[in-house]
Amino acid sequence: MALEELSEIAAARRIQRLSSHISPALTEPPQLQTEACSSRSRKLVVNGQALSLYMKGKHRDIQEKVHEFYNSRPDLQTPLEISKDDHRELCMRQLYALVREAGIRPFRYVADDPAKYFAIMEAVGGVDMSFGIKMGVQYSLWGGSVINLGTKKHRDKYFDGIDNLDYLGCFAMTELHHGSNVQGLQTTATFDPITDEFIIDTPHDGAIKWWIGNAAVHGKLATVFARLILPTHDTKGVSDMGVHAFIVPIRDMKTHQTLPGVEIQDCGQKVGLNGVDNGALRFRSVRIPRDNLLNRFGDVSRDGKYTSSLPTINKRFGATLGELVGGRVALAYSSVGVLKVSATIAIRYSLLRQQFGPPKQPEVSILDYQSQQHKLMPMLASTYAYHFATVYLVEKYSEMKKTNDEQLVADVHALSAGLKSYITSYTAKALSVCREACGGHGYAAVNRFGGLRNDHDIFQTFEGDNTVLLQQVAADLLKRYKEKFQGGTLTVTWSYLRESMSSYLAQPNPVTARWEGEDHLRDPKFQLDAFRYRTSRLLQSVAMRLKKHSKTLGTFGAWNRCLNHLLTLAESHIETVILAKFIEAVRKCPDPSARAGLKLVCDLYALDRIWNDIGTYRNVDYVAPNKAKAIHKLAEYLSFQVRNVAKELVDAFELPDHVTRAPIAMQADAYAQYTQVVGF
Ligand SMILES: Cc1cc2nc3c(=O)[nH]c(=O)nc-3n(C[C@H](O)[C@H](O)[C@H](O)COP(=O)(O)OP(=O)(O)OC[C@H]3O[C@@H](n4cnc5c(N)ncnc54)[C@H](O)[C@@H]3O)c2cc1C
Repeated sequence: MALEELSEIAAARRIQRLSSHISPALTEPPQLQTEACSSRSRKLVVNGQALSLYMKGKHRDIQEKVHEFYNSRPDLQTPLEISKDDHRELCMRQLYALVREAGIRPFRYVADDPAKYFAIMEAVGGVDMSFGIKMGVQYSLWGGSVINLGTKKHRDKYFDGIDNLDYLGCFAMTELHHGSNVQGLQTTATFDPITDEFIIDTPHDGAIKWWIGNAAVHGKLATVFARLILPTHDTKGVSDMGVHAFIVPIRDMKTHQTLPGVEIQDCGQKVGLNGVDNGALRFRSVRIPRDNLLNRFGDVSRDGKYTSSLPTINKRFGATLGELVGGRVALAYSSVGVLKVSATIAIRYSLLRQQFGPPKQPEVSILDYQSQQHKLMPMLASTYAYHFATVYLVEKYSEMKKTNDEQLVADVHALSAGLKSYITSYTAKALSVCREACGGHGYAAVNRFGGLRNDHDIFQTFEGDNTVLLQQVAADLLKRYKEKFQGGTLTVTWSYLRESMSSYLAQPNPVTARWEGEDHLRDPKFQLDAFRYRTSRLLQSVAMRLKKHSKTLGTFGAWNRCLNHLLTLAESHIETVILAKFIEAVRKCPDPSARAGLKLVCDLYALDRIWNDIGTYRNVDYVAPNKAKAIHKLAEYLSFQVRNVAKELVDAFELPDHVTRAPIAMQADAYAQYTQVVGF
């Protein structure tokens, strides 16, 4: 790249950065921007009602029912200041009320209608995120493990008690020494053929089950993940069959006393989610009947023989963990819900708030500043992008649950890992941006960013650490890449690699690399090609690097040497899938005015991402300097256009004031409501 080309990009970046630091009064007044842009197009009109109708999931009714129920019950609303212990009790009461008073029974949907279950979870999380997670522990984790890893006998015995909350339970996988590395778990379940029981043991303190939701106070039973140890008649005396799941009672059903051999401690105050009672469990020779092995993927007979339809420990382990992807789908979906709330608060307030203005003229709304648009408009576009991506994920997950199709299982596994990590990482950062975008008032707890940020932060870690999950996406891509060259098939989400790989192998076209017209840059084909090109290139190059390094470093060392490259690949792929789904959603939108609004945010999402990674495109001359500049200018202009319809776009999320709850974001008399809250 020529030096002057590089400096042009750097200058553009500098201007972009500087514009957020210099006094707003010195920047170009908003009306000038309007004039500058008016020659390009008229102001877009978005039919908000048609857009919200299109966005509305088929389970919107049950979400409204949840919100209305808790809105009518001040005794079930979480106050701003509450102790850990009171919060835990309140969350428990919130959950009992959902099931026993509002008559909503989420458990039956876990298997039969997952889309409805995820919709309930999002709505419940909107009441209090601790409540959402408490519900998730009970139904997706504890309940899900029983119905997905167990067989009919377990379903018959436990379903009703889990559903009606008589059997409050835990999902006890993580240990003090092992979280992400589940295969390294140390808790043991040794079969005793004389009594026909398993003996559950914590062999050392590193194997204490840690962070277990529902364990500190409310849980009566737990699905405990432990190594299955069988006696053998050889010299070794025992055989380790790998990690399996067992139902272990931890407290007495009637007295709620901790059972003999079980020791429970409280994990204590957390950074957020203090309504969830996370605890630690230690087992000393706790005996459970053989029937308590969740035996869908592996069983032990009365005489101690092991049987399984799956041939290896690795396959059984994969199948066991594969059944747990529902939790990741729930987190990705709920994270978009948090992002919607947060972006809505920040944007509604930014429309209301006025600071500075041209001399002798009224002050302007802070959303008229280019810097504020830069902070919030790509975020609004991303929220729409993630909405459609997670709707797609839920559809695929539901289909997978019905069909058990092998390819779909693999596809959903990688997609849920990728979307969970990509979206939760984005939302975690966005929450800080929103706080800062609302200035001092964003720091008041009542305006919610602090609470949302603290509660949501751990979404990046539980149900699989994001960095670890992205590696699963990269590994999956590499596997498919290898299969492609061996003539294998590619599943729907990955099929683009077939076409783009051949175009990658050709040099970028020097003519199209210079095209800079708005029509071209807003053409979905250009955008998708650019995303796909980047992913294909990353895939091809990392595959070569891994091959090279594995000769000297071995597989593990080579993987680590290329780790950042692999993570970039995974993120690039997920961004590509998100864009493809967004483009499809725009195309399918029946109302022309709503479609135009969606097309605008879709273009902003695509161009903002390309600009963020412009160095990569420039390095290989996929984009010439003039085109890079045009992309930057257009992304800024689109942010400005989105600002003009920002109200309609956030209104289409249909988040009423009793859901957003931040006084600064109320749709009427926000300042008055805010002053009232502090006592005026
Ligand atoms: C509030 C809360 C609730 C929870 N609830 C439950 C529950 O109900 N049941 C349950 O079983 N567990 C639960 N957990 C545990 C949770 O699932 C684990 O914390 C999570 O799986 C991450 O494991 P870890 O904490 O051991 O992190 P680690 O694996 O130790 O990760 C620490 C850091 O190391 C990095 N790292 C680790 N491995 C790699 C690698 N291969 N490559 C690159 N980087 C790596 C990670 O990216 C991370 O930055 C909960 C945790 C919390 C905090």
